Amino acid sequence: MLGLPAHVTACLFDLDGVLTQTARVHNAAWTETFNAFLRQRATATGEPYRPFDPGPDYHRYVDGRPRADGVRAFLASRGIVLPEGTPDDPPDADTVNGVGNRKNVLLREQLRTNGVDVYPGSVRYLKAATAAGLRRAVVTASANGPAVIAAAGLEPYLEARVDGLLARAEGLRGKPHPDTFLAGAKLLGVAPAQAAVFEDALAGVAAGRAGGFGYVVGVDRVGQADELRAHGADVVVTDLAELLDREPAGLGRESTGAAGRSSRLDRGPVVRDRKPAGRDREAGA
Ligand SMILES: O=P(O)(O)OC[C@H]1O[C@@H](O)[C@H](O)[C@@H](O)[C@@H]1O
Repeated sequence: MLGLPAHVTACLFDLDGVLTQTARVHNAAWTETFNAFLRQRATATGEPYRPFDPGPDYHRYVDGRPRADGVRAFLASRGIVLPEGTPDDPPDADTVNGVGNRKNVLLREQLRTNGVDVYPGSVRYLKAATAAGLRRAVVTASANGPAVIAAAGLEPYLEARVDGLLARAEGLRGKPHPDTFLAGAKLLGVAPAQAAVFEDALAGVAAGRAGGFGYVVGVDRVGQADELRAHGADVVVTDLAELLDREPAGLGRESTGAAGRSSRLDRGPVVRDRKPAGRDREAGA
């Protein structure tokens, strides 16, 4: 059903980059924050200034992860260790949390000024999943998740939400750990094997794989289909609407002329099933 294997009865959607076009807003805020930090540090230490790369640096170290985890992981990649601080550190504190809070000021400004754009194909998919009786939850690392969901008008289609605030309150580890997706499945009352994970982040598809979920859909918004597959996606699409007209997953066929393909990302064959070693896939229904 809806391009998913027959055993899937629930959908766990990531938010930023899957349902809403906010991954790029996060990325821009991180780029500005890290570059200001790195510039200042270069001046102080006399070391060369090497800016944050919104391509590989964002996707490897920051995308999909909780705010503080992203700061820590990126700075570690540059050999920089800051004191942890606490979540209520002021935005000018040179701590992991302070740097994260600087980015949050920029992000909120952007969201306030420009609002939130959805992906029309994702809204179509959400509506179809609702009509088909699939259970639906959103699972995001973002503490701004509730505001983004509300601004996007997606509340009516989502039965449960796991966000950065809940994760912190309950001590859930962020993606690539599977904890938040497992919490989403639990809220919907389904076993992980019955749930499909929809993710655009490398850390997110890895979390889907680590949690033993029934199907992992990689959503490729930036041309990283191979990396999504390598990190755990069973199938990669560039837009969720591609799944709407597909035969049930698990037939092992390739499809190229997918409906609703994003013209921005039109790069030839975009939907490929992957048969992961050691994973038993149903033949569809
Ligand atoms: O800073 P927030 O809003 O809590 O978001 C945490 C993370 O949320 C994820 O959804 C984004 O991919 C990351 O870029 C972001 O850092």
